[in-house]
Amino acid sequence: MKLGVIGGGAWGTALAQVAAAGGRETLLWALEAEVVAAINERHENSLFLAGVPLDPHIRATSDLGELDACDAWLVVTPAQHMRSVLARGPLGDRPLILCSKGIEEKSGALLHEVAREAAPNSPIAVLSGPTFAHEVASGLPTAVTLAASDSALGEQLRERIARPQFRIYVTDDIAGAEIGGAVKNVLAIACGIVEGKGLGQNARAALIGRGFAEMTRFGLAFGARRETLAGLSGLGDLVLTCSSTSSRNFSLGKGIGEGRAPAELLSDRRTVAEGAFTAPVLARIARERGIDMPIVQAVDALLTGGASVDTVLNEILSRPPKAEAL
Ligand SMILES: NC(=O)C1=CN([C@@H]2O[C@H](COP(=O)(O)OP(=O)(O)OC[C@H]3O[C@@H](n4cnc5c(N)ncnc54)[C@H](O)[C@@H]3O)[C@@H](O)[C@H]2O)C=CC1
Ligand SMILES: O=C(CO)COP(=O)(O)O
Repeated sequence: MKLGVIGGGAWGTALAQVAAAGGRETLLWALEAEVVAAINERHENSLFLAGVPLDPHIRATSDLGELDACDAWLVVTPAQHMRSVLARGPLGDRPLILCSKGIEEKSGALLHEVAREAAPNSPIAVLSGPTFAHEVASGLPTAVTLAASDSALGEQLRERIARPQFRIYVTDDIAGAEIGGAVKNVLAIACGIVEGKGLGQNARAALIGRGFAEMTRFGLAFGARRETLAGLSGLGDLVLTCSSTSSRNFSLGKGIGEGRAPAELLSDRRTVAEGAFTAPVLARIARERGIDMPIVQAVDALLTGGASVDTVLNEILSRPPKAEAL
């Protein structure tokens, strides 16, 4: 199975590295001409994944039409651009493996719903888990969830993509895999704020625990299964991104906690911190559906409502006591 990768950011490039392992030709579509040139000429993505030597079996292109030669696509654009990029591609009926993490802001759709509308004839799978791109691209081990409603497709993709260092667990819970990855980015911003504000390790762990309760409430309301939310794509990725400045979302939160303005931090960056786009739409859906998500609402208030960290913190800490159950 020849794999194409749509998106030449850090994660698309790392996935191309996995796909090319063992000498398998892999085609990567990138938006930026300089990324295409750097990969083809120097086997490096100096813009988004500098310092990692890439497999020479990866070839980059800026022509989406060339991806017609591939049997399946790993789709790795930022969540808000997935619909428009897919609309420009030669879709056909090839499987799409969605690897981005987010919710479409305008429509409130999960990414498999976006892909289903954009590519009605393509079977859809989702790949998600604790995967900092630079570690995966360097061959360090991790494990991920691959969700496909067609179990034969899930197995076929697992066989094609898995490596000893890239262990794949298969499920049919697409919504569960997507919701974990989308919600954890918002919670990572909150944990970064705790770090930047110097609130301590206890506060961060408490936030991970209560954040996971929010993720679970939201997931269950959308048909996700508890074991998926508690697995690699949910809790696994939540713990990773809430613990390290290697996470762009955590770093964004840290800057906010240190007193910098969210708009200034966001305008400075070339890389994507998906949580900043997911927070408003997630908060909106939670309000509409009556799902209690105080941490997500707090992040949204900071990012889009202009609230101060102290005000938001005060509100969170003065909530009435409640039972620990969901
Ligand atoms: N970096 C990581 O470690 C991981 C990232 N992801 C997810 O993968 C997705 C892509 O993130 P990264 O590869 O990290 O990106 P990145 O932050 O490294 O690079 C930004 C990407 O956005 C693209 N972009 C900017 N404007 C665009 C437009 N108008 N249309 C289409 N694309 C545009 C750029 O071409 C580039 O590929 C995100 O949803 C992210 O949450 C998932 C797992 C790990
Ligand atoms: O999703 C990721 C790791 O699994 C990457 O997290 P950030 O987007 O916060 O860097």
